Amino acid sequence: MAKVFYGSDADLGHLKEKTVAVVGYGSQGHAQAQNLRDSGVHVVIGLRKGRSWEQAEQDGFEVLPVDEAVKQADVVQLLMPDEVQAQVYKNQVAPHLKPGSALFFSHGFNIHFGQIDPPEDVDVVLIAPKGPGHLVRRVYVEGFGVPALIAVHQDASGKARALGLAYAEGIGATRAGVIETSFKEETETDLFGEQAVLCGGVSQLVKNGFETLTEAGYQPEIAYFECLHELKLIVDLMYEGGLAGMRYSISDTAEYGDYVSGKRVVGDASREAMKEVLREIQDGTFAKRWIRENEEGRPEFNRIAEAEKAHQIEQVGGKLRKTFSWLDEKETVKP
Ligand SMILES: NC(=O)C1=CN([C@@H]2O[C@H](COP(=O)(O)OP(=O)(O)OC[C@H]3O[C@@H](n4cnc5c(N)ncnc54)[C@H](OP(=O)(O)O)[C@@H]3O)[C@@H](O)[C@H]2O)C=CC1
Ligand SMILES: CC[C@](O)(C(C)=O)C(=O)O
Ligand SMILES: [Mg+2]
Ligand SMILES: [Mg+2]
Repeated sequence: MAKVFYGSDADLGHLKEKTVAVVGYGSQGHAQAQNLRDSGVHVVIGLRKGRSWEQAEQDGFEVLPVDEAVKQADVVQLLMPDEVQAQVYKNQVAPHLKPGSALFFSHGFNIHFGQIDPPEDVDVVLIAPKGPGHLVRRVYVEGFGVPALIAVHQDASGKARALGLAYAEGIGATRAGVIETSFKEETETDLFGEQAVLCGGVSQLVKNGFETLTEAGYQPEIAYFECLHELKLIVDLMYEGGLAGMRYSISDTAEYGDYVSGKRVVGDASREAMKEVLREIQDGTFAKRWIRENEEGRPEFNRIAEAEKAHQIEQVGGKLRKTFSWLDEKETVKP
């Protein structure tokens, strides 16, 4: 049975009179920094000059070059993209880490795959929110939290877990539940989830549905609403009540179709492909491929990203969403 921590297990006092340097102010960086600040924690932001620097200053933070932020920090949370962390860590973080301080991650990639090897005199802790950064902020503001995983790779202080739980409390994660894990388990399950299900699997399923309908001559706008827009509404029901909650709200006709057709579409072949994807994550094949892709200037990433942007579902969706007046009033996540 998993060990799950909630607010009563965490003591924000472990961050009292400490400085947290959040390095990176993107999806997770802005969310975690703002949540911590609203929870009463002193936060500085470490960055290079550029778009994020301007944004963080506009949001009222003290922004410093990475090495300066690290020098001030008792806790350094690395929230730059995984593929740049090792280089920045080597040049701007490692030489300035205070003995007795703590190095935090929100994904275990660089520790688990041996790209970062911290000194023995610092705590090394993972607080990995199980949700996109923009939602980590939105859900916190709404009064709840996005769940997270906690792992301790190194406990130099003897208080690494307590410090991690305080941080999880600060970003709102203990309101939803914080599960104890290892860097290995977080890294492998997170990569699997995003590739096979949450991002890769779902995007492909949506596009396959959209293309099947449009190629059969149905209107692309209907295909967009059916296969993409309504997905959010259905997933909301799963989020609130699991599969049963979703099935309670849909018609019996839909529920019967779910039972008899779902497995035909995402069946044994898909399960076998998932196992292969998982094997390549576990044996390091995917990590090597991603590291090499970045070393070579991302030719495959850029080519596929361009093609995806040009897909008909994006063109149709872009036009339809312009008519959603409620989007103007909402703080939305824009690419
Ligand atoms: N996205 C998510 O929701 C989730 C992410 N994570 C993990 O969180 C970490 C951060 O990911 P994410 O929030 O997506 O990252 P983003 O790509 O959204 O943000 C990256 C930030 O790092 C800054 N940055 C990039 N390069 C440098 C550099 N050389 N020096 C200083 N700052 C730099 C960027 O600034 P600039 O504007 O200058 O480029 C930007 O502020 C990763 O480990 C990821 O796996 C974990 C859970 C979910
Ligand atoms: C699902 C993608 C994710 O793992 C996340 C938002 O949790 C990521 O790396 O962005
Ligand atoms: Mg994730
Ligand atoms: Mg991830």
